[in-house]
Amino acid sequence: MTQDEMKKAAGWAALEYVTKNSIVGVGTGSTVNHFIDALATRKEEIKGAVSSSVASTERLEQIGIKVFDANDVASLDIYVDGADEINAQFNMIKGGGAALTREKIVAAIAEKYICIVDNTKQVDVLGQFPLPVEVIPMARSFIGRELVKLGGDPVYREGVVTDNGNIILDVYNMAITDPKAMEDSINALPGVVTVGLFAHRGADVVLIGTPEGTKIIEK
Ligand SMILES: O=C[C@H](O)[C@H](O)[C@H](O)COP(=O)(O)O
Repeated sequence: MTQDEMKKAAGWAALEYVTKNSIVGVGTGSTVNHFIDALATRKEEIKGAVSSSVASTERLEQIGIKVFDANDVASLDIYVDGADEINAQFNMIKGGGAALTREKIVAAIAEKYICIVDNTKQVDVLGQFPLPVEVIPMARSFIGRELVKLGGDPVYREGVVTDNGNIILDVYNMAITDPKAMEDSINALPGVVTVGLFAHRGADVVLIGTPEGTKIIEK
């Protein structure tokens, strides 16, 4: 089974959590794109979606699913999204696709975060994947120096401007043994918009595509 086939299996398995007449929180990335394809088969049953990126909004609208502004909903039953890494405590690194800020917002609105991943995303310790940090452009150098003090090697993500008009620093060589503490430390830096550590708001259910089939793990 290829990695994309495992992503597809996880994405389609998430349909089980979609309820009738609901507004579904939708993340961003290649695994989520499979979920959106699956959601298309249920579009007559749901009210619509709240999206975490321009890219996902365009994909949802292309298949005829109404996209609501996050300000139009007080809560969501579920938020379905992938991850770049996920540990056994359901803490995640996200932001490989530069959508971390809006993803964190929509995830915060949702009751339940359904994480869809292939089995290559599972790690014991977060940090093998470079940690994305969304930064106000004027703070780029200052935040870079502060991230070095925290033990990382920050690299400016050339040519990328987020949907919110900010830049991304990818922090290499971090062994994040205390994700909540690291999330708090980076969030506290003036100029950081979002850090791609989803520890305070981790996943609630993880659907893992594997060569043997899709594994479901719930908190
Ligand atoms: O910014 C993008 C999101 O954090 C994605 O969830 C993450 O990068 C995983 O993407 P993919 O499903 O393409 O591996």
